[in-house]
Amino acid sequence: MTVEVHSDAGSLAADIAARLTARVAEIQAEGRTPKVVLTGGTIAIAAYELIDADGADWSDVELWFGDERFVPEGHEDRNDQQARDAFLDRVGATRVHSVAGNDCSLSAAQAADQYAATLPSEPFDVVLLGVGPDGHVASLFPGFDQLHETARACVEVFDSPKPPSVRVSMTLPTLNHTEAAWFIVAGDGKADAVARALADDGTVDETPARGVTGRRETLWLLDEAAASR
Ligand SMILES: O=C1O[C@H](COP(=O)(O)O)[C@@H](O)[C@H](O)[C@H]1O
Repeated sequence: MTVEVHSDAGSLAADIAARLTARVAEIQAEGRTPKVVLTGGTIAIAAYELIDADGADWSDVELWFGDERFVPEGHEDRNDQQARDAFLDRVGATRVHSVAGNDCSLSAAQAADQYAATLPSEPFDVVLLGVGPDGHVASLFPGFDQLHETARACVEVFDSPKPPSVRVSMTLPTLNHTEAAWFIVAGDGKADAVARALADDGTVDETPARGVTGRRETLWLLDEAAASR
């Protein structure tokens, strides 16, 4: 595991944007199609806005979202819509796998299973993960049963402590099916969660971020405020 600390959120966002673009370009130079899981969240959107459209061929990247808010397609609360607005439309991404909206006549459970059917059998190349102040990743919240789901690749989540209340999330086995896991965290409101996630002891139930590691690389990209504890 590697931890890198940047002076502030702006330089962290710039580093995430450059690092993701470079990794995608590197994989494409090897003749492969990169498989990337995007996250929602404040620092992610700030990073997406800085992504260089010419730094990689974004039309040939398979993209998923670690979680989605179960609201209508195109809604401003959706992680995919925020990513589209921040960079996907601008860079010409076409291979974007999204969770159905709640306007598509599927239940949240059906949307989760339909989304699971889009997942690759090979590992992802990069899974990006924001971390909430409570230590949640994707939509896997402290104490929730979904943290222990092993039979399903994606699950529905009700009563999310953070609105919107209904969500669809990849499960921990799915998030762990990756070569690289990059946690991206900014702000002192996240400092306790980061400290708990990186402590020698603790549980996934208390701090869900403890439950994800990459096969080859687990990288924590922080600003000084998030790293302060
Ligand atoms: O609701 C969510 O929250 C987390 C973190 O968001 P932030 O605004 O506190 O940075 C995010 O990682 C997740 O994808 C999202 O659905």
